[in-house]
Amino acid sequence: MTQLSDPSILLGWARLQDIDIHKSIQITKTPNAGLGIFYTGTDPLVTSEDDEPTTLISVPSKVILTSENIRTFALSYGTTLLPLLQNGEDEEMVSERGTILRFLLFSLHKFAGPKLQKVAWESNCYSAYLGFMPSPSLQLTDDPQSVLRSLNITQPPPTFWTPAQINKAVGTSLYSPLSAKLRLLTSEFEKFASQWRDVFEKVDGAEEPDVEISFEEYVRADWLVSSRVMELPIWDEPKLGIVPIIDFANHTNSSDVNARYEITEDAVKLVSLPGRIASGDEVLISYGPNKGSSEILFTYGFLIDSEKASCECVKMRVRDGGILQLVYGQPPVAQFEVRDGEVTWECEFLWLLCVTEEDGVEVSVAQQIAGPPDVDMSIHGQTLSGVRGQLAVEAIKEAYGNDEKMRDVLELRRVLILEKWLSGWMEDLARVEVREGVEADEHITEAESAEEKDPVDGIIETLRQREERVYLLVLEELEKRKDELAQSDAVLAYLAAQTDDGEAEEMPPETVEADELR
Ligand SMILES: C[S@@+](CC[C@H](N)C(=O)[O-])C[C@H]1O[C@@H](n2cnc3c(N)ncnc32)[C@H](O)[C@@H]1O
Repeated sequence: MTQLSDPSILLGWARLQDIDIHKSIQITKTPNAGLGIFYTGTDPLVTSEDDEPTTLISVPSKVILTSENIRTFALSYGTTLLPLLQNGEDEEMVSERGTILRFLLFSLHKFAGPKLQKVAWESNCYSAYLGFMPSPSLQLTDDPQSVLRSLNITQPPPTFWTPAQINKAVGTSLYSPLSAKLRLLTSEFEKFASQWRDVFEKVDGAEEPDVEISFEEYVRADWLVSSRVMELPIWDEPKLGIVPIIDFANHTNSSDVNARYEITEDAVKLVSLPGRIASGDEVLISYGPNKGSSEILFTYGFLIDSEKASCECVKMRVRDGGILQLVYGQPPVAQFEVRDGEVTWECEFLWLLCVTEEDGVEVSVAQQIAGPPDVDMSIHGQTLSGVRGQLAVEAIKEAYGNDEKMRDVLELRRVLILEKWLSGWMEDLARVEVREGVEADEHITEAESAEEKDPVDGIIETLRQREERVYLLVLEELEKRKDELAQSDAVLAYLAAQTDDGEAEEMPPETVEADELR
């Protein structure tokens, strides 16, 4: 059993699958990131940019868990796996992601019927690899399969949090995507569990418990896919795939990255960056230089080391319940970034909110009986039918972006709207009841807190502080820009004209509320 839990098994398995592994690569446990890939050799790897990079691991395409390979593989399972890869009603194949997820569910489920367990696990050529998939919640038991799984227990990702823990994230940019994801998983699971039942009720060798699959298994498989799948831009249409062995590469911030992928039609390789890897080093990649704390936490389940990261990014869905929802079909995402001290944001959709009927823009909705409503937009009397998303933004930018008289006025309106939103989000983040809950924990006696303090509280509090800091920096920039714009000739002329007309001297943000555009 001890031997079974030794990750060096993985390298033996890999060689049997024609995966090429540098002789000095090992897969072993890291202090807090589950398993990781290490370079243990003493020979120097390439040090010059001009030299060919050293290939550390090369995985042939035929071994990658793509939907295509899984379907081919499933043919050998006959009546068991194949029907799970089709949508119950219409027998169409499920999506690429769904195929990978269902393969993992089937392979990792512990069947009571020995015959089925043999098919799903013992004769599964991926089982030696799949046995090392991390498990955020399984307990240690004497069962060899569980020993394999529990070897690699990691911090539970947010989809594993309890409703009470999720509620503590209200106000952060994590809360809304996490709640939406759990709703989606719940509805997907309901359908899938009934399909699973239908399939296994008919399968020869299935025992009574085999017709049930648990929500926990489903959520775990979903997390495994999210945290391990790669987009493989090799074919005409990029494919999704889990690349065994390379998928044990952990994340670090961009400045500490020492390896990268090389993707060809025949193989996916992990290659070293020149002069970055010394003996004993963990081989580390970046899961995305533009991903912020919340996004990495959502997908991978851990908090990045923000002290070292040169960039913090917050992506917040904007729910105005009005024009944005109509034109985009769903709330668009406002993106804020602080990179090496420089503050930037991307909120192009604000153009839709900064123009009013008075400026010559009208938006009307032709409600349909079914499907999303049709949106017509009229700019200076010219009607554009069925405009959507970025096209609508571009139309407004084209009409007003070069208008000397209006450009600064509209930018000031956008600044005011954004300022109002950010102040609201800051208030949400500072909700005292959540903070009090976290702070109260700190007053519990040490013995108690060591045992009972919920690590999720700390994660959420850190996330709040990071997002608050980003918003604060953006607000400072907005304040500066507001002062500049308030002095602009165009704005002063606009305000003077308003006063002459007997209208308000200031330009309150309310004048550009989405509701008034409808
Ligand atoms: C692609 S897998 C990497 C292999 C993984 N360590 C394992 O044991 O299977 C991604 C997962 O590794 C863990 N991970 C990767 N980088 C990490 C880091 N810097 N800190 C903490 N956990 C990390 C997270 O659980 C993440 O979801």
